[in-house]
Amino acid sequence: MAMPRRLKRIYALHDFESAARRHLPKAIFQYVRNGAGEEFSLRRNRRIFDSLLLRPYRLRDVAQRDAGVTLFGHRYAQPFGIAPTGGAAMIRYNADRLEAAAARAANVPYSLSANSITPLEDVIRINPETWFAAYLPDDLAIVDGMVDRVSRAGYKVMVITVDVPVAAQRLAETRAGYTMPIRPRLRVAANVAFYPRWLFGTAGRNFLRLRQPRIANIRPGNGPGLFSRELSAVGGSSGFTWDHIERIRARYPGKLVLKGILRPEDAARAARIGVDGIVVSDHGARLLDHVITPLEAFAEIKAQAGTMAVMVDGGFRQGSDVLTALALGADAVLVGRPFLYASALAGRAGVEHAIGLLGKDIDRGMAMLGVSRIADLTADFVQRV
Ligand SMILES: Cc1cc2nc3c(=O)[nH]c(=O)nc-3n(C[C@H](O)[C@H](O)[C@H](O)COP(=O)(O)O)c2cc1C
Repeated sequence: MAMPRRLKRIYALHDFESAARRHLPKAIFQYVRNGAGEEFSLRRNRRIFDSLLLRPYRLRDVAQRDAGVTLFGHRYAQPFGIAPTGGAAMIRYNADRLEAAAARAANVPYSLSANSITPLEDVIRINPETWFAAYLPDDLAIVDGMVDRVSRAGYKVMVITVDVPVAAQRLAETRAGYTMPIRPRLRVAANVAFYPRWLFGTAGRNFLRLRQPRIANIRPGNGPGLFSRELSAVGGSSGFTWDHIERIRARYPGKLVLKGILRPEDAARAARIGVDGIVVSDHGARLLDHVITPLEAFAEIKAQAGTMAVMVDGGFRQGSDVLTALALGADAVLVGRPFLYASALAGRAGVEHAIGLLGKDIDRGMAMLGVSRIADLTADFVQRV
């Protein structure tokens, strides 16, 4: 299939952001792009790579290269996956389904966010390897009901996002008029009018098909509608604790992953209670400004992780970023925003293009570093400066 015209000048993951900016209403674009507070951590997630430099070997035979990794018993083609991102179907009609399909075709990990309007039962039919990323409240009946629903649907990996005790404040999206639950505002409507493709192609189609779209995956039964006040509670569950994790561990037969770990003590505790994996993550710097970046926290956490799979995310954009984390001991890297921009720009073809670009950059980087397999990447490849 010929490449859509919109993708012709997209050479790297960074290029998707400026291209998507032209296709999305301001409030929606800022919802994806922005970080918490003054965005100190958002910038630092990128700047951290300034102090981590790669040291290549020369004259090794790198003619055959394999970037594949095994996670939770499945062999993936790439050492990176698509991070869970809530509200994806607001950015592109059917984004949850098309991201799942693109990830399956490329054999990379894909996580469906609980904060989505597509029922989790539909998504796993498209991609049986989908991971489910849950936002759970402290109410035990809801927790048990959700765990059972996720197991029943056939999910083999459940990620619990543990870093959102209260709703975050992000200034750029707030200033641009983004609200959840949706509260129609004149100035937002005036801006949306400049984006008829989004208005009819994404928002319009969602409302036509679903009438009253609901967050489909935060309750065992029907979730709250996008205009409902109950939505303010999404993600924020300040009474959710380790006791809940232990209960979930006992109830969920699949692989359990905690996302949002930034302290070695928490990693050690997760390992002790039988968690299978963690994502060292600052949630893309969307929650707490001035929080430590995942790569700065990484080594200490890895040392306490035992046999758990350790993933990392936040600001990974090019092959060298991913290779750096793998050399420091990560089992895989997750990437968030670029896949949303890619789906906004060109749907499934955009997401496949993004996966392809990052995959090629990793492959090139491996050859340049003198490694044929991901397991060959060791900490001595990284020099801190
Ligand atoms: C628009 C948006 C929505 C997100 N929603 C969720 C979510 O529902 N659950 C979750 O665990 N993380 C969520 N995240 C965080 C991502 O999973 C991931 O940690 C982060 O995007 C990684 O940083 P990056 O975007 O710089 O790659 C979201 C991120 C973005 C940008």
